Amino acid sequence: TGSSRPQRMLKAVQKNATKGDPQSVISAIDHYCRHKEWAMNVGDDKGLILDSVLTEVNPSTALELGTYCGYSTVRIARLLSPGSKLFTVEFNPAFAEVARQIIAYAGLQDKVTLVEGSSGDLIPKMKEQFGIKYFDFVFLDHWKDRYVPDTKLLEDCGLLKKGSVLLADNVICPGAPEYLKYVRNSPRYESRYYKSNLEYTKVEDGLEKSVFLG
Ligand SMILES: CCCNc1ncnc2c1ncn2[C@@H]1O[C@H](/C=C/CNC(=O)c2cc(-c3ccc(F)cc3)cc(O)c2O)[C@H](C)[C@H]1O
Ligand SMILES: [Mg+2]
Repeated sequence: TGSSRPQRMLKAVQKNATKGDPQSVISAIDHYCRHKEWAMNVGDDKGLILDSVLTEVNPSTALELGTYCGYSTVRIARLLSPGSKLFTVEFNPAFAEVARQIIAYAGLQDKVTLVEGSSGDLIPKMKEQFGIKYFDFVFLDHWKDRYVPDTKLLEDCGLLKKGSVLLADNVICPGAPEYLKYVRNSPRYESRYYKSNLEYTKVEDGLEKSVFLG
């Protein structure tokens, strides 16, 4: 059987990026997805917003839900301060395997722990299994109908503290209407929408940043 889209994306990284250079990995993926095959990475437009929010929060412990090929994993991990960690959750083994290789190619494997499995199963185990107290930053980019249940799970597991920041991709396209209602109507969050474009297109999309108030 032929290669998959993620495998072709990995090939493009190995061909066009410089080992150990995260920015070149990001550029290689963006170029491939813009000119060869579209893929559902957060992309370069929304990626700049992700970069600026991440830099502002400067998390010690970050969580990503939905690794896919590891594009946003590399974007986040490359900006972490020394000693800070990113946990990323992916339940599809084939995607996890490609992501591991892309993260390693960028030289960021020491900052990233890729946990294979479903967020619903793994979130309740984070404290005991990885000795995590809180997540200062959470990037939500998995199935859009799972944003609300997993946010509630993070709250119930005591993994958010006052000031923790949630950043959700695709709140317009494909859309996460229940999530927007949840964070915008809850007294426990201060929310703000960052308008942008759906990756590699002119279609509107955006990120919702929600600060947990405790
Ligand atoms: C029940 C398990 C939940 N827990 C889970 N636990 C662990 N891993 C999980 C869980 N749920 C999902 N995953 C993994 O995360 C990834 C899933 C990512 C999903 N992303 C989109 O669907 C999307 C679509 C478009 C789009 C826009 C316009 C179009 F025309 C077409 C597509 C754009 C975008 O930026 C998008 O992020 C990965 C594929 C999948 O294996
Ligand atoms: Mg997305």
